[in-house]
Amino acid sequence: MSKASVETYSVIELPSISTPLNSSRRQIPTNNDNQKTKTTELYTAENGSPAQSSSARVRFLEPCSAYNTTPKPSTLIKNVPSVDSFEALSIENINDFHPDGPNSVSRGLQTDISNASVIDWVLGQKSSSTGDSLINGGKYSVISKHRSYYMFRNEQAQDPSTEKDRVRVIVRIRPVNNREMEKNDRSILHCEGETSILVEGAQPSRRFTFDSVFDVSSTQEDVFHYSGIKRLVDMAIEGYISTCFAYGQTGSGKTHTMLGPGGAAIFRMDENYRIKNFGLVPRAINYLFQRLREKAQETNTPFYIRVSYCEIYNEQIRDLINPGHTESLQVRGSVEDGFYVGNLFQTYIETMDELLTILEEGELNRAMASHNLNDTSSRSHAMLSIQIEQDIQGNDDPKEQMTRQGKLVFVDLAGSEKVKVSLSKGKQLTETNNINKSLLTLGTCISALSDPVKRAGHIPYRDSKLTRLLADSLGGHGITLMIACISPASSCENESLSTLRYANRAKNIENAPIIKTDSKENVINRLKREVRKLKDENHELRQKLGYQGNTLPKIKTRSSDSGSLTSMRSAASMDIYDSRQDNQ
Ligand SMILES: Nc1ncnc2c1ncn2[C@@H]1O[C@H](COP(=O)(O)OP(=O)(O)OP(=O)(O)O)[C@@H](O)[C@H]1O
Repeated sequence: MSKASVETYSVIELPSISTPLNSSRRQIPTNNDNQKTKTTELYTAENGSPAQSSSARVRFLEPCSAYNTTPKPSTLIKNVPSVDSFEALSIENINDFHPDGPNSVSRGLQTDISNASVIDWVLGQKSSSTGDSLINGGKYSVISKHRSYYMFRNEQAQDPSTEKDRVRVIVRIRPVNNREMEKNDRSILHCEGETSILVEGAQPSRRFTFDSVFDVSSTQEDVFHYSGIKRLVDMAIEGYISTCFAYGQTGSGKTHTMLGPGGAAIFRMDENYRIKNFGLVPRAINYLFQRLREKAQETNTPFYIRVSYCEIYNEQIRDLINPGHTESLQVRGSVEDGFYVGNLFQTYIETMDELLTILEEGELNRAMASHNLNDTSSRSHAMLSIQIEQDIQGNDDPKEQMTRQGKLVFVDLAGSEKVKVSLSKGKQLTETNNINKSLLTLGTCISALSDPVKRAGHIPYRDSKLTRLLADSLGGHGITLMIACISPASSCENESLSTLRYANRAKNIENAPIIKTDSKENVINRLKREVRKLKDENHELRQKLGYQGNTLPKIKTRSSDSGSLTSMRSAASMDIYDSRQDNQ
């Protein structure tokens, strides 16, 4: 288990604070928003109102799983001020007091923080893997404040330069489908609790443990609430690169889980159906916009959202927003940006509606086919990137203007398939071979990264476009959630076992997340270049179309339930580029 999965929070009551706490350091956001919420709730639940006596204030955090706790709205952590930090002056005899057994540590602490005395403090668990106490004095961060209550996090355990973040892996089992029922397939998967899965097929039984396991009865809402996706969204807002990718055999439920039943078809369903059946991506987008609104209010600084959507089809990268661009795009690499797709169309959007429209259109442009195992099989790996930018003060020099650039990436992988079962031929066979080849490279990278010896050696990211683009998510500087999808049918035993083995290895991959910032000047120069390029492209397109007018159609929003929506986003995108440039 990585250090990051053991989070330390303290709920501390401070007498009135006369001087504001100094802000000197960028914080890593909570590893566990649910735990944060739970702590606060624990605190209020017993007292009904914030406690008044210091002895009543000491609360130990439950060693709860971050992701298995539904976050409930907390009155205490709403509208928290910007994050501050302070240097704890002294912590003495940390091991003197173990009221809750060997994994808990508590001490009374008398110290002075900007004229405020900390009477008591509470801290979380010792790391169950290393046994280290996560409090050793040093740096603490205020992560939440309400009236006189503060919630502190141990900065040391969260140092971005040293902190590792393990890839989180969840498994979703889809129900047995009609095809499998007709073959009298039986279910060979048994969920044991919320994290363990037993495979009892023709091969010797095997048990696997993951961060969460979702059985056939789990709903789309369950997956959204308990998968850990909210943490990824929160981290992306804080400036990290968060990636969620779905992996599994063809027809195992990846697109169902990511988008909803039938993929793009869900956008043509009525609103009630969509609300119930929307998959993780639209739900996460909804959550993202909710959080952005709150954050923008808290920080009084706007966010800018830039979106791109591409697919890797037969080892060629195609733009899903701008399908007219028929040339294959290239993967480029730079020390600053890592691997990225060169010349990929990116568009600024302002509303959730625009983003959902892009998602729908991109999905409609995606390569699909029907084969023996899935009527609506995705024949490509699709990658939706949502770049979240916010202008901030420089870390060292507050006068310096920086832009924080977080990113939220959703990847719906094409499924591996056995040709003799899917009966793919001709064009589909070529697709299958390419899909299997890139997934094999992904598997090789996962295996290497999960092996402590091989990890230090060569990782073959460069062997496929998919692995190059996922390099930051696997063993790089991002934060990653892998959703392994499997069929419970006995006829899929080999494929399900293979998926579970890869997922099991992926659990051991550790990333070293970092916040990405760039100077505002660089961002403006880059934007200028992009605006110039877009203007040229726009001019060229207008000439080709013989278009004389000055106005282009505006984005059509999702005001009706029916039909696919087409839009001309480049015009709106240009407006936003221009206005942002003007503002800056
Ligand atoms: N959890 C689920 N509950 C109900 N139906 C599901 C579930 N998961 C998948 N299905 C259904 O199974 C079928 C195949 O799912 P889906 O298309 O999502 O598979 P996939 O893994 O994306 O396949 P491919 O790799 O071929 O694109 C779809 O009809 C889908 O709606």
